[in-house]
Amino acid sequence: MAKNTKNHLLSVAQMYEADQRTIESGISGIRLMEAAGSAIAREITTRWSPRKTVILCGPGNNGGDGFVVARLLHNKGWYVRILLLGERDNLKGDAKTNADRWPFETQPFSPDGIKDADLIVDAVFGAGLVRDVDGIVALTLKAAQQQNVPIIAVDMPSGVDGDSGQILGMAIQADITVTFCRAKTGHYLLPGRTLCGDVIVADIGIQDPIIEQIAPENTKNAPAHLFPWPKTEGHKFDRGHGVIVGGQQMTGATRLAALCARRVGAGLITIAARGTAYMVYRTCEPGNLVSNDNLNEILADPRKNTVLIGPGLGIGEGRKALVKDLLNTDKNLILDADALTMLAGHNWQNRAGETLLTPHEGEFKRLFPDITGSKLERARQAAHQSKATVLLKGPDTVIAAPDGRCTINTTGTPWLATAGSGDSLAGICLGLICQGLNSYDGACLGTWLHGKCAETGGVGLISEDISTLLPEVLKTLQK
Ligand SMILES: NC(=O)C1=CN([C@@H]2O[C@H](COP(=O)(O)OP(=O)(O)OC[C@H]3O[C@@H](n4cnc5c(N)ncnc54)[C@H](OP(=O)(O)O)[C@@H]3O)[C@@H](O)[C@H]2O)[C@@H](O)CC1
Ligand SMILES: Nc1ncnc2c1ncn2[C@@H]1O[C@H](COP(=O)(O)OP(=O)(O)O)[C@@H](O)[C@H]1O
Ligand SMILES: [K+]
Repeated sequence: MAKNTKNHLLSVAQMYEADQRTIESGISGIRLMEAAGSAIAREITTRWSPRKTVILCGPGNNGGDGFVVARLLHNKGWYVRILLLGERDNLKGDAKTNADRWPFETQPFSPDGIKDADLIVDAVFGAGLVRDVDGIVALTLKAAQQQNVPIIAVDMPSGVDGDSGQILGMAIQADITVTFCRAKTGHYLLPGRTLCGDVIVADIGIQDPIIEQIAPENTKNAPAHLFPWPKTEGHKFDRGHGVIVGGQQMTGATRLAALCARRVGAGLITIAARGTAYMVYRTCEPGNLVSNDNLNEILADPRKNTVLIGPGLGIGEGRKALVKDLLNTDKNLILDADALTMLAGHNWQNRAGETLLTPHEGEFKRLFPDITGSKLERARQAAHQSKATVLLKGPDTVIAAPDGRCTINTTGTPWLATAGSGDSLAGICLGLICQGLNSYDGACLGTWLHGKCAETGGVGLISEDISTLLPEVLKTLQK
């Protein structure tokens, strides 16, 4: 059966490979470029009425797409001017063919060339951006931005790296970005995601089997189908028994996590607590189980399959030893917050149970100080090194598996940047993993649900709302 590859994200190299394989299969490059230009013209004409349009064409095939757009809009009666970077005589291949089909003059790049534009098409650089944008290109892009009219980016907003989403020198802010075949990772990693505006993925005739052969390792996070619906005949022990090592002072973190774990369907949640915190947990949410037994004794019950440690934990030698002991058990483990901080320099080994690490950027730097690169590549390397699933948090959360798979999450709102939100996420993951999801699926679904709660809650969201919003979000999932 054909695989669903719609949520796969391509790297720039994989996009070139897909183009190449398609051309080898008998669809010419010029046909692909025509399809690309048509898709852009279509997106423009369905959104805007005819108006003075300036198309900024670069020296490569991104510029070639721009020439196609110019011709198609002109044929529909639009007033179109082209500013071309470099000499027309220097264009090559499909870009030259399409420039030859444009019977009018082009003008050189200059800020003045933008002045009467009511709509701008950015066809300067796409996949072929290789160095910082500067000089006359930067000045012209800046003038385009200041014109304050709709900007449509071809493939990528010029200046954004298609793999990392990082800005090379400077980049333009688009209203919409039309890309081809599949989105690239740079469309969803920040700051690229913001600079793209709305991302539209157009079909230009590259067939699904070609994407299957390339087998991209990156996806856009779309895990709703993984939700473990309770079975008709099920009882609570079928739905997993999670354990949270309760914080001594920051008891709120543990309580938030426990509520979220139960809301996503965990059968039972036990909070392991000591000292005065034990009484706090005993007198709060009545659905939590609370134990002050030794952790080893608590975990002796094999039904207690998954442990979350970190939220509200604090730092100390005893707690560090506890974390290390847990790593030596066969329980599924979710390590968050202070538990991660205490593992800086750890010599990671394969574990019997599932392992999920949920660092934010600060914790990640402490845990993996030598790992550099794009957010995606850092998460991937960390997962490889730690032999664990790594959930690297932020507005563009990345989840990486030790086998090289990565997903970029796109749900959520900035209202999630609030104390206790990460604890809630860890709790959601606990609830899912204790029900039998592996750590990668649990992290993908947990992150997606957490973001959906924020979208559903809207403005004014605080972390206490997340567990309350979960039922509303779960109702939207199809069984
Ligand atoms: N069949 C296909 O392949 C299809 C491809 N399609 C389209 O092709 C696009 C990729 O085309 P591409 O490979 O020609 O790269 P592109 O983005 O035009 O840039 C290369 C040029 O820019 C230059 N340059 C780079 N950085 C620079 C800088 N900072 N400052 C100044 N110059 C800079 C670079 O110069 P060089 O490094 O060679 O000196 C080179 O001249 C892709 O995004 C999509 O839109 C679609 O039509 C679908 C079918
Ligand atoms: N600007 C943002 N947009 C969307 N999500 C965000 C943003 N900032 C943070 N988040 C999410 O909010 C959560 C914050 O977690 P964390 O930093 O551990 O906070 P805490 O420990 O205070 O709960 C993470 O899931 C993160 O991905
Ligand atoms: K572009």
